[in-house]
Amino acid sequence: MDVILSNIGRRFNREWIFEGIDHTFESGQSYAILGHNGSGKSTLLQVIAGSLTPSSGTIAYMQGDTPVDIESVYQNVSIAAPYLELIEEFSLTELLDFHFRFKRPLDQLTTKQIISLLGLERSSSKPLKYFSSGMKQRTKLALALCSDTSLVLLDEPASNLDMAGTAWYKDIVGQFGKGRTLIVCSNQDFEYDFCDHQLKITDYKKTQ
Ligand SMILES: Nc1ncnc2c1ncn2[C@@H]1O[C@H](COP(=O)(O)OP(=O)(O)OP(=O)(O)O)[C@@H](O)[C@H]1O
Repeated sequence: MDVILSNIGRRFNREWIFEGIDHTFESGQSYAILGHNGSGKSTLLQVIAGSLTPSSGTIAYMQGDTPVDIESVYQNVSIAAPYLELIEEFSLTELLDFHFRFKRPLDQLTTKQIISLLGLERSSSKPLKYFSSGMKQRTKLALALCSDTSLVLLDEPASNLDMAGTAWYKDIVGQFGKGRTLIVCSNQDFEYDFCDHQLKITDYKKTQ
């Protein structure tokens, strides 16, 4: 799916976080949105996801030559982000079964295969509230990358991951991120060094 931003801006109260973003995120390409803490990366990602309305400008979604209706966009988007919570009462198996009632799994992956991909076979019956922060982060990334969506948004994908977890992230993003529109928000280069394009949020700060 292509995402076309035209003169996009967002403010909170009287503070403009960014403005004047003209950018097309093209299908099959990977992008890094870069900027220091508090610069507006997550805000832009939520605008792209369609979960936050822009304060100015327009956003359009296209599948080939066909516009995607804003109400249908969510079916084509998966997102992993620190501020999105997992359902803590569910076990891993229950969470995956629940999630894939709403989104199709990529390549007809089964719950068992995804648990194996996560390397969490021994924790499949454990409630998520007892998962470590790294185990939760792996789970979020697997939910996003293993869903059959054409737009994948990853905010700080390596947060809470140790070296082995980071290697696992690189592996899974290499395996499942291809051929989709992939956008990574980050300020650590090892999280996005494979991306084809970069967009610096600081280029869109209001100058006054
Ligand atoms: N709901 C909100 N109401 C008011 N201000 C907000 C709101 N959400 C974000 N902001 C402000 O917008 C700015 C950008 O925040 P954002 O979380 O997008 O930055 P970020 O680049 O993702 O930061 P980080 O790297 O720390 O995650 C910050 O100044 C933040 O305080």
